[in-house]
Amino acid sequence: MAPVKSVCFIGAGFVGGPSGAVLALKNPDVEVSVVDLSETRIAAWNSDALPIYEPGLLPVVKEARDAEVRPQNLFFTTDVKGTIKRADIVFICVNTPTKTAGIGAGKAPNMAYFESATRMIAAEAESDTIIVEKSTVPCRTAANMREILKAVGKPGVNFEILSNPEFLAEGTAVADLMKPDRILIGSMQTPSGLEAAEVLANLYGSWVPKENILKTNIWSSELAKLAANALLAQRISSINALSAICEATGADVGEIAYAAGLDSRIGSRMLQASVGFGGSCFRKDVLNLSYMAETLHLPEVAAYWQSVVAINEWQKSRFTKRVISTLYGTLTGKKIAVYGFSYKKNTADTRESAAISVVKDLIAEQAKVCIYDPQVTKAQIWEELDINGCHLADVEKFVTIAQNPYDCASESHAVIVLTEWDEFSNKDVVDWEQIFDIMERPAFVFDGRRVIDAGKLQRLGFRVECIGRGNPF
Ligand SMILES: NC(=O)C1=CN([C@@H]2O[C@H](COP(=O)(O)OP(=O)(O)OC[C@H]3O[C@@H](n4cnc5c(N)ncnc54)[C@H](O)[C@@H]3O)[C@@H](O)[C@H]2O)C=CC1
Ligand SMILES: O=C(O)[C@H]1O[C@H](OP(=O)(O)OP(=O)(O)OC[C@H]2O[C@@H](n3ccc(=O)[nH]c3=O)[C@H](O)[C@@H]2O)[C@H](O)[C@@H](O)[C@@H]1O
Repeated sequence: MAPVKSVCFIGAGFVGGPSGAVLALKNPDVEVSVVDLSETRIAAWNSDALPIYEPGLLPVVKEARDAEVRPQNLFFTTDVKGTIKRADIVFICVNTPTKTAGIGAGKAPNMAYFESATRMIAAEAESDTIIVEKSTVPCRTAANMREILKAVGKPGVNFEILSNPEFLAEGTAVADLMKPDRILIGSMQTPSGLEAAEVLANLYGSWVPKENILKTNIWSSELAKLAANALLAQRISSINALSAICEATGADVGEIAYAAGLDSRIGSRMLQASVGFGGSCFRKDVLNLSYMAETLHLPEVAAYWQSVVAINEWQKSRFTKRVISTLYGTLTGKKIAVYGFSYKKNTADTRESAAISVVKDLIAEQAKVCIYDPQVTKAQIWEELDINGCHLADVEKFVTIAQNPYDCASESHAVIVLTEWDEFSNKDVVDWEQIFDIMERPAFVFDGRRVIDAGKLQRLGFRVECIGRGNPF
């Protein structure tokens, strides 16, 4: 096969942007274009105010995009069709959110954006093209793509479909892309399929060691992505289920996770008990897997995976109930300070953040909620709380946004930590002594992330309640 000259990423989101940037950085001879329908998103990618907050990303983008230290080979553009025409390889990185209406609503992925991208490639490609599924998709999506490509593609143009799921986590995207645990490439086990897999492996080979590039059949690769997210989410639901037992018995879930995690068969990662996992993918992908099992007439399997999501929902409401009962059964008129709104630290992404459910429950109790997050914008919080259409004066009767943790906590009855930003752990920036002075009495801290040094706060006079920690006496 001729050397790859031009590569296109469709979808300039959390995956397409950083993946395209790192591929461009590591393959200076390849022209990499990241395309999107959204003009504002592309304009932001072409500026220094990138559309996503991701540590270490701007220097990577600038090096490949700005032609200051080397020739430019990274381009962000809305010219989707023109870019497809030139590309030897097209990565589809569009969103595949959970369906909100119709058959499978609330469970099945909405494949409309993915199919529309496939159709666009079929219609525009003028020479043989490798199409890469990078979005997370149901197993056997490539079979549907093959039919569309055959029916819509130009005569004489051959397509090869590969599955190359993305495993990056937000907040560590650059590090994950630079040093991935593995690159998974699934292909049809035909000579042309295997050859296409080799072409893609060579692109990654410019920075990923060969032994970390895994080639499988295409269905395994598609399913492995859903499996990986389901297994990770399952670990969190497992430790969160144990956190409830800890609170009732006086055991400490941190000690449980540590003791269990030392068993090399279990391992220590993804065992941090929390107020519940969030993010755009865990819930979506577990439900996707569960729905697939349902459609394959495997109801027991579907119910098993569904329970991972059910425990997560329960964990969020369990946490809020603990806040309410500890605050003497009523939040009416009490100011509650919420620290953190993003679904995890080092990202401004709020999709499926546990904070959304918790804050909505607090509002339902007529609390006056004040939110502080170091990165999430006010507009983003309003949007997530679905209070966009309301008159601002009415909204601000029950939700306010603070610019710093002190204004947030001032005159509050409780501080609730919902995101594990480093500045909230008392080793770091927030001065908890000062916070104590400006709060009502008794001053409560509810730690939904286990980042607070509870002993130290108790010595300052706080009443502290942590996920997964009950009364040890
Ligand atoms: N966010 C994450 O950390 C990860 C996401 N994934 C998967 O990657 C996929 C993308 O996720 P995100 O990047 O988070 O989504 P996103 O919503 O941030 O970005 C998707 C982009 O695709 C664009 N788009 C949709 N249809 C298009 C079309 N026909 N032509 C051009 N652009 C189009 C949208 O405008 C949007 O900017 C999903 O399937 C997700 O499950 C996988 C690993 C990590
Ligand atoms: O497909 C995806 O989108 C990605 O989903 C997750 O990445 P991400 O959601 O960005 O972040 P994680 O670090 O996995 O955290 C997810 C949620 O679980 C929570 N979490 C994580 C770990 C833990 O031990 N406990 C816990 O509650 C986090 O706070 C966060 O709310 C996976 O980790 C990635 O491998 C995957 O590519």
